[in-house]
Amino acid sequence: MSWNFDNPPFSSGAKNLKDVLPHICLVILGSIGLYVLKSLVSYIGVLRQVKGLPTRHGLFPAWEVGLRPRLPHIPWLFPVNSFYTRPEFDIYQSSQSDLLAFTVLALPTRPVYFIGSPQLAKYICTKTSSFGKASFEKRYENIRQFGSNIVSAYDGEEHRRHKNAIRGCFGEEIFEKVWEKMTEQVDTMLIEEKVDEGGVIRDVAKLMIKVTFAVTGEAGFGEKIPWNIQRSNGEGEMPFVESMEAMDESLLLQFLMPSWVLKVVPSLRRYGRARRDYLKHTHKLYQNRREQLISEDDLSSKPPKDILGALAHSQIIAERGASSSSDSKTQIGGKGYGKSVVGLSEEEVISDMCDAGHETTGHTLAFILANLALYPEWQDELYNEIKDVCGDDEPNYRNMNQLPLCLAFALESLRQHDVARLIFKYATEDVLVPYSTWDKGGSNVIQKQHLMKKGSLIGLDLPACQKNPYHWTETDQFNPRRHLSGKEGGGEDVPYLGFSLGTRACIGKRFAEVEMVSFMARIIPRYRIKIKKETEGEEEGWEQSRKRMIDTAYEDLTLTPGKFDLIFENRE
Ligand code: HEM
Repeated sequence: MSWNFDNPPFSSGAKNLKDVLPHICLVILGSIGLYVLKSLVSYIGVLRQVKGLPTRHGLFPAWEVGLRPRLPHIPWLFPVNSFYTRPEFDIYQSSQSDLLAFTVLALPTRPVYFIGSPQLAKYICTKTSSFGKASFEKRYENIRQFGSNIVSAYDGEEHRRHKNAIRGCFGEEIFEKVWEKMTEQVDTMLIEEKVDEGGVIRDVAKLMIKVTFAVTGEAGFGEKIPWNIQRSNGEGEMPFVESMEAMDESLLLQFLMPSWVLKVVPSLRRYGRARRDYLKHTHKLYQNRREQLISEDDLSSKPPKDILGALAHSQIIAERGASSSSDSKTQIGGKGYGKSVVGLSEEEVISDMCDAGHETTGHTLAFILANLALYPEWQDELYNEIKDVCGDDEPNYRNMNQLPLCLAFALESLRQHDVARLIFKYATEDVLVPYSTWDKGGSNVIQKQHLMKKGSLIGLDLPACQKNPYHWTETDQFNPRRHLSGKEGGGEDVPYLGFSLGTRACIGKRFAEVEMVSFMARIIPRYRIKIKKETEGEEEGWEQSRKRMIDTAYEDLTLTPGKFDLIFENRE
């Protein structure tokens, strides 16, 4: 090859580039134009799909729990006030419909619906042929950073594997242990906070998180959690319990931020270390538990009473069953492309252990205590129930099912102050859904139907469903009896959404119920719980106290109670 100096390749390239540049620009602009046109066409399609429903429009999706109360309300950009109000049913009441629609320009391919009807929410949770969990949503993707886990698993095989393994661990033995651990933890709290003989307990919500953290830690990992956790000096490996506590403190960050951010930002480094060391410790704990169980060889004996041990136990049994029956088509854990999968991989077990659920229970306990102080007449009823069942004996797990009013009190507290807030489903096929409208005065309720197209995103607005006045009678009244079974007992036949419903309902529901009833059965016979006024000697009416304890709750990852204290007055 030789150079042609009259027309060197370099200059001919430049000339060619000059020639083709307009074409390249045209292609790029054309593609952008086509994309915009396509988005516009699908956005118009979305507008047509929601025709007839009260609809709000915005540029960005901004309804995520924890994010929405922090965003300013900017109409057409982040119309926050149109999907988040306190009281939560107000947006439905003023729109005169329990089904609302949102269109989002940045999400032009699908409409988004918000549902404030418990009946419709139940329909969506339980009609698995038409609806699924929206595991593709950002919040679930974030949780998946830790590995495949039950909360974010896609419906079908992935979810089934997790659920089968975990459900097997939540037996009566674990619940009995939960009851006992809660009793112990309440006693520890009373002694450590120096209120054993009565006194003031300070910052109730924070204390309740400490209590449930310890119960979940012990029931989950079989590890003793001290009341006061020492902080290490920031060098070397963080001890397990400290890493667990720091993970807990930073749950929202852990779910929202990629791990590198926690390594780079100086003020967040402690949480980055916590994540690294927590995962290291849990892997080690799991491996130790496995080795110990394998060395015992006899797995026919009862499984360990902590969840991690029970998961290791069921995993070994599943693996042994698979290897004795099977062939190269079986794989342990993981995704199992083209293979049948048995049990969970180690990473999946660890990831499941990150979804402990103690924050939801801790916050509900704080609301339970506030309600005990606000409604002393109910406190007396609960006292009588516990005394009728247990006399002077200490309540124990065998009494769990004999204390329906205690459980009902907990459920009513959760109904009034729903901690889980908003969960997402999507339509897997075109489906007609029933909904209700009413006139301005709130009467003349009419049943209607709306066609939800395949792919529609559906937000189940749990607090709105739990307070919907067209389903619950006197919804603002604190009335635990509405959760008792049967109309004679005062029970109401309304779907209860606090733990969601259907195949993706809370697997820890019974766990949480046992924690709450055990807590109440330990506290109520010994103390009268009373309001602690903000400033002693000052007049504070009941409504003011209620506002200070209840209306100061704010939305984070879950509904978080504000700061308030209470008096524990010894009954003797
Ligand atoms: C008062 C306490 C609790 C409340 C209000 C609550 C509420 C909920 C709700 C509403 C869901 C559905 C979430 C969704 O669809 O995205 C859920 C799921 C779940 N909860 Fe709870 N929860 C509580 C306590 C617990 C506890 C104590 C545990 C574990 C020990 C737990 C473990 C789970 C798990 C693993 C799931 C996912 C289930 C699945 O997808 O199959 N929860 N919870």
